[in-house]
Amino acid sequence: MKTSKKIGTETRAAEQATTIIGIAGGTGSGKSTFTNRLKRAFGDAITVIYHDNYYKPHDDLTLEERRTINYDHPDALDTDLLVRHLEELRAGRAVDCPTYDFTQHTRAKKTVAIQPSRVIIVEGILIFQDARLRDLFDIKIYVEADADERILRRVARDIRERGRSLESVINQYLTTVKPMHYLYVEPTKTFADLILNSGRNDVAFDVMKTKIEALLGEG
Ligand SMILES: Nc1ncnc2c1ncn2[C@@H]1O[C@H](COP(=O)(O)OP(=O)(O)O)[C@@H](O)[C@H]1O
Ligand SMILES: Nc1ccn([C@@H]2O[C@H](COP(=O)(O)O)[C@@H](O)[C@H]2O)c(=O)n1
Repeated sequence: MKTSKKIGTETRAAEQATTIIGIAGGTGSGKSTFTNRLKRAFGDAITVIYHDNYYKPHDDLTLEERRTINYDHPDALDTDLLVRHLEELRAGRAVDCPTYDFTQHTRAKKTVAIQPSRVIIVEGILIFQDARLRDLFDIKIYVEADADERILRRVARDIRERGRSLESVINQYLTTVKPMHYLYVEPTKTFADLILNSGRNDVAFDVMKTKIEALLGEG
């Protein structure tokens, strides 16, 4: 959207333009739930990138040492690489996206080829914290949920899907997740164009679905 340039009465660049949508919010707020619902609705017509896949690898450390890292500080993520990948995708080139293994606290071996498309969604807790990322986003959405609901969901999800114990989730939440949320995540709500009340909000989903259909020329 930002690259559109008038050529006579036509807006040729706009016809080719890519729209990048950022979806932020605290851990357990429902970002992935909302993002994945849009992905299911549009399939390969849209591209989704998760900032979580850009956590730095730390293969030099033992698993025990990796467990103690502050993963809610912006320095834990290779945001430089994400910025480069978004620029590549916006230029119409595919990228090899890293993948992340939460059970091992490091990158997984495989990478995934991500294809460019007219609409790219980027999801993550800290994506509005980085000015370069903010500048790349045409639409910024923040998913809101009460802290008690977010931690309850996170406990259940991390034990079920990320190989964590109840004790480790509680300890991590109190020592890093909660303080970093109030330092680096919550303040970025101010950058949002839209604030969603829950990732399972049907009205918000319909609004974004209609918007994306229009961007794809399906409206
Ligand atoms: N509104 C909601 N009500 C109940 N559970 C929810 C809601 N939104 C998300 N969840 C659940 O909470 C967990 C965390 O949601 P997720 O979308 O992964 O959050 P995030 O990506 O923001 O960390 C998931 O198991 C999801 O199914
Ligand atoms: N090795 C890691 C890396 C990250 N985390 C946590 O993931 C959270 C962000 O992902 P959400 O899907 O919950 O938004 C973040 O709060 C990190 O604490 C982790 O636990 N282990």
